Amino acid sequence: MENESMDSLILKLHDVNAVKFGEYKLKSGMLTPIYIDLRVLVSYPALMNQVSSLIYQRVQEEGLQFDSVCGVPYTALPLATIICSRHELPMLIRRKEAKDYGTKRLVEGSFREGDTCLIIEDTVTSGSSILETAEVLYQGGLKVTDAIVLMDREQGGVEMLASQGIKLHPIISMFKLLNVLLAAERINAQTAQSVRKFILDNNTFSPRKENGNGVPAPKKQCVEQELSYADRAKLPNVHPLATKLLNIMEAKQSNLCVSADVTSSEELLQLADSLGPNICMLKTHVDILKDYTATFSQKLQSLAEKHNFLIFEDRKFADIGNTVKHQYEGGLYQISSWSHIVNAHAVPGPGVVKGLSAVGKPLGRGCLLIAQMSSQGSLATGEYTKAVVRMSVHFLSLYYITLCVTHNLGFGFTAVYLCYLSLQLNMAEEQPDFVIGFICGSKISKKPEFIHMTPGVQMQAGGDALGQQYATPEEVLCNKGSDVIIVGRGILEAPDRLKAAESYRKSGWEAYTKRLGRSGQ
Ligand SMILES: O=c1ccn([C@@H]2O[C@H](COP(=O)(O)O)[C@@H](O)[C@H]2O)c(=O)[nH]1
Repeated sequence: MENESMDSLILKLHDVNAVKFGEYKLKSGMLTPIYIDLRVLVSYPALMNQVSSLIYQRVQEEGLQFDSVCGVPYTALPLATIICSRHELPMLIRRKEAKDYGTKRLVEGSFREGDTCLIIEDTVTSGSSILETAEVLYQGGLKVTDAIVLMDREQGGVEMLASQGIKLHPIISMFKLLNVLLAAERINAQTAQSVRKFILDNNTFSPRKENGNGVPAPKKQCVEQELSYADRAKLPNVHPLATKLLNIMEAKQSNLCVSADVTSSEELLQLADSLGPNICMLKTHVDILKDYTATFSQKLQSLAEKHNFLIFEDRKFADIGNTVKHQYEGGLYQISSWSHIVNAHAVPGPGVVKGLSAVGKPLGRGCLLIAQMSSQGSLATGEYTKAVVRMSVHFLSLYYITLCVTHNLGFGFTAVYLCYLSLQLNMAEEQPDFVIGFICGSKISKKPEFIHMTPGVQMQAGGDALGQQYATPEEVLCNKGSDVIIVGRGILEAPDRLKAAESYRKSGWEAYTKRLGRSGQ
């Protein structure tokens, strides 16, 4: 379905009060801040027809094969009836209770043993209603392989039904609904965020902890238990910008940085506005814009404030301190005036950070050192990567000393650090509080103060024709222990960028929660 018509349907559902915000009880007894009440549809025939057409369209798109259709009673019953009547499909009715007279059947309609029945449902939370209907159909000798649902609350229904051999095809997802209502100013950012948090915190599906033979399933390989983003934000010696980023990530449940590699300012601003609610950071290559103006950077800053994300100009500074100072502050782009974060190669030595810091530190900016690259054959590996980490640890140590001295705290610690620096590193002149982390493929420093950001991420591992190499969000965040995924073409080249961004956000957050061991699964 076209994005526009999906958006207009969501707004119509909101108009007729089929989407309610407040405190409601679900079938399971769980209290929810959002309630989808599609029972009201029967009073709006045009909307009823629109929804039915949409469901049938999805059936065709998926190429589903079946002998009959059954709507889950009661709300989906009229939907199934309209579809079956309009397209002359055989329909079955599942009774909630058997009659105590006549045929006493639980499934009404004609069918043969072994026939396949397609289930239609209005809203799914855990998937239990669909499963109940499927179980009644199984008792009658029918098979169920697929189900279609208009509204998926994204609380584990897809996974639960998949574990029972039923593929669920959702049409509208909860996160899509929230994004459309937010963009249309039907709800505010706080409401959207609290509903998102509720949905993510209340996944109803727990896969069996064992395989069919009672043997425990192998544990997914993840890095060791560690601090959450929120806990790391509270550490005493974290750079304020890293604190801000970690807090944004926790609040928006997003570790997604979109790489906005487009060549027109208008398109970039449009991306920032539409994907803003889903991301913690927007990465730019300002020098690929064909029409950069100072107004563009002002508008980008306003959008970063509006949607609460940081801007990262991927400038990859790599010259002597004096030159990078000019490149960062001046020229056409005046990067330091609008970008919260920049990055630098460590090849020139500490001078590059010192030069950048002279400009960025007074403005509260931060810098990521490029310790590894995602491209095939990169030379930033092994000893080079370790040297970059050592350089960053040095900068962090200096920051810690500054904190101790300025707050007149822990003089003993300060002395020990000073000795360590002068003996081991002998670079005590550098500016301290500027390096906030790394561009890397995996976690390369155990210091929780540092942010690890990884480019080369797509839903499927692979690469492009020019040497880019991709790993999945799960691999990067859960197995490799990085903090932020940077995704460019995985989103930019998707037919629906917003939908793609949302699914990267969701995968990224799930991989992170799995790593922390606090997932509902
Ligand atoms: O090692 C690196 C460092 C930076 N990048 C940048 O990230 C994006 C990736 O874009 P995709 O479309 O997702 O491949 C791009 O801006 C690169 O310049 C990187 O890929 N690898």
